[in-house]
Amino acid sequence: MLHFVPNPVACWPLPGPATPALSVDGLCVTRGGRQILRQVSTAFAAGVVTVVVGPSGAGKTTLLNVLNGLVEPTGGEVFAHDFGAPHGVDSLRSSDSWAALRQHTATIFQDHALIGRLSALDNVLLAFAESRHPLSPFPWPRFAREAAAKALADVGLLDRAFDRVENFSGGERQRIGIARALARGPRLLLGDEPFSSLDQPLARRLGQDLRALAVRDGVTLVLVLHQIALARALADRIVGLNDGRVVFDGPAEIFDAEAEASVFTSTPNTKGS
Ligand SMILES: Nc1ncnc2c1ncn2[C@@H]1O[C@H](COP(=O)(O)OP(=O)(O)OP(=O)(O)O)[C@@H](O)[C@H]1O
Repeated sequence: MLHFVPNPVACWPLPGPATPALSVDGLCVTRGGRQILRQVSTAFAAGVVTVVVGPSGAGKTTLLNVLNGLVEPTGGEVFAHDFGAPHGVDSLRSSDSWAALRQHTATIFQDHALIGRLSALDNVLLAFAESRHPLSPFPWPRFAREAAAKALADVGLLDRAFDRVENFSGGERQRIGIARALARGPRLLLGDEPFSSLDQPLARRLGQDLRALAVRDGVTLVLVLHQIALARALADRIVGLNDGRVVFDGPAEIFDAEAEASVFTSTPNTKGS
């Protein structure tokens, strides 16, 4: 299902000169006889912040989980254009292709996905689990320790690096989850409600930090957000889902009240580019 395309193909209108890093075409996901994603086609560009919005149950998390390989589509295709994999057409449908994409991908999960009895630092270090067995008695490599410490500093928690995660608040845990996602310097960063446990000013500040990182380092950033004001503030591009269909796909500037209503109404009504 995953296709590496050596030359970027502009298959969907993206802001400015952007070309897609990742795109999906006619994506369908069916679970238990129910269609969760219906013919979803869109694209995500490097250095561009795409925010996915929509009512509860619209399929936002499912779309994100297709992009990080956790959910296998029942139909349609996923194309990776810009992850340095020199794959030919023959290898495009292999699990190796997904593994190559995953090497460059990090996800900030809604439930944080942390281990409570481990310290904040050890949780962030799990981002480097392939470089050392988590139960190994030997220290983590220096590059991993430095990257993990920097990521904790970036979210303002370096002074609590050795505290157990079970002693942190929900918002602090969310920041540790963000640090773990950032530690490896991903080229595709996916966030499923990454700021839901944070107060508004902190959500906005961390959101702007992620946005600055995406623009500076050319990271493909895809966020699922419930807070529409925050979505407008952070997004270059908004993808609106309703009942598994794309009902809005366009620049954040044209996501006006009418467009918002079309996404959150029960009768999908396509608008945008
Ligand atoms: N494995 C599954 N089996 C059956 N139904 C599923 C499965 N996973 C998700 N669903 C259903 O698919 C629909 C979309 O789920 P999804 O989590 O993608 O929506 P969402 O837009 O992220 O919702 P929310 O904003 O509430 O998190 C929901 O109705 C959910 O119950």
